[in-house]
Amino acid sequence: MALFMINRYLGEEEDSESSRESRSRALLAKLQEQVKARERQNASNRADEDEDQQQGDKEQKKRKREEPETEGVQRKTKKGESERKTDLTDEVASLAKKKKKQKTLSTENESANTGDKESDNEKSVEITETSERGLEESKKTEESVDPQISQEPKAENGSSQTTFHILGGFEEKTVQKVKRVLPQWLAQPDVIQRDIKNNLIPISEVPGICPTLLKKLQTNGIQNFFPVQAEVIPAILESVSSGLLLGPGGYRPRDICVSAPTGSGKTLAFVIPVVQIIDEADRMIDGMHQSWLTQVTKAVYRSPADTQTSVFRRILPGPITVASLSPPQIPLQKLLFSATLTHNPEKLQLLDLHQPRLFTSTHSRTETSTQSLDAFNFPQGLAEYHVPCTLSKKPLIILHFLLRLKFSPALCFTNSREAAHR
Ligand SMILES: Nc1ncnc2c1ncn2[C@@H]1O[C@H](COP(=O)(O)OP(=O)(O)OP(=O)(O)O)[C@@H](O)[C@H]1O
Repeated sequence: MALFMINRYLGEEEDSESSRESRSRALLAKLQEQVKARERQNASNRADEDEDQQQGDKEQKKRKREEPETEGVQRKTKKGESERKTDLTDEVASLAKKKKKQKTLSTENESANTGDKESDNEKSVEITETSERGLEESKKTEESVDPQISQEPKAENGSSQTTFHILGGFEEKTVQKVKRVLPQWLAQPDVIQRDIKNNLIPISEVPGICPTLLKKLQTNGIQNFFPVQAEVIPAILESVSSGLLLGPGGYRPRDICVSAPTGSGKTLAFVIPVVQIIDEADRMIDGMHQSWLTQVTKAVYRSPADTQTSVFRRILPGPITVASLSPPQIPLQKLLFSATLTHNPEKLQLLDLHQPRLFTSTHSRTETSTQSLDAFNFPQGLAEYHVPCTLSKKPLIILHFLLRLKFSPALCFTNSREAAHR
């Protein structure tokens, strides 16, 4: 009955650590008392046996009979010990868990908490040790303590299974497909005819080209412009019609982008305007030197004899060039020509284009922007051959194309310098 008075687990809800310590000590004391009581009882039993008139063999037989019983009791006690050990370990673990929970809830400062934790650990060790010592004691103690101990871990386990709650808010929502919107200059380009042969334009019909350049083109066998040339050349020349320094209306000229397949004539589309602009600039500089510029420099920079006395003495500058005549803030017009122009706004952003104007033969206005984004147009008249072969046989097959099929001129694309050497 005394063991029931210990109230070993009745005080669990109390927060005081000292009470737990005192409880464990009380338990130990009670257990020790019980051990002593049992020893006393055993001693008195032995005395009674001595007094018994039956001596000799009977006594020995009796003792022998008792021995297996005590062994059995000891075995039972050992069994009980192991069970109780696990139960008590669980109890200690549950106590530690509870302490942790309490600590997280507490609003005390951190330094105080760390101190508490350390002391808690020490006490939990004490409790374990005391309990293990107590395990050596009577079965009664086990029976009285066990029910309370064993219930707690079960409750803990039960609660741990139900601690995961679905909070909700994870229902699948239909994500609206984002409609791709291109900038206006990409979405509404100037469309160039893809068919080159049926859309040749006589060079004389294309405005802006100076007569001397037209003559040069004709003498080089160019009678007609390809569609891309007929569209782009006038656009570039128009942007410099007001002079080299300013675009139409005095504003900075728009940048020009051209997207057309390989072999469509892009090279001449920018070479002809550039040559014409340079030619005009050269002629302008030559004219300046031949007529009035030399007279002005003579008047400004007098002879050394005059300059000694002159207040307006000036130092003769270096040679006059286009760069020295042009102010540094000359507007830059970008001309971008590509067979595979990207429509990726992020990549185009890097080019820092100024109000660009796009000429393209890779898609038309009737196509949606997404249809044409990754479209690749083969150049007109391109014949395709497909020969599956091993890497080692590639050079031989190319040789076969060049010698037997007489492909000339031929352009070979390779993915590395080593492959090009082979
Ligand atoms: N107006 C023209 N009349 C006759 N031939 C032309 C004309 N324009 C270009 N060509 C010829 O067409 C071929 C292809 O032209 P070009 O190399 O300019 O195409 P491209 O679009 O620049 O090709 P790539 O994208 O591979 O650079 C060249 O051999 C060129 O001499």
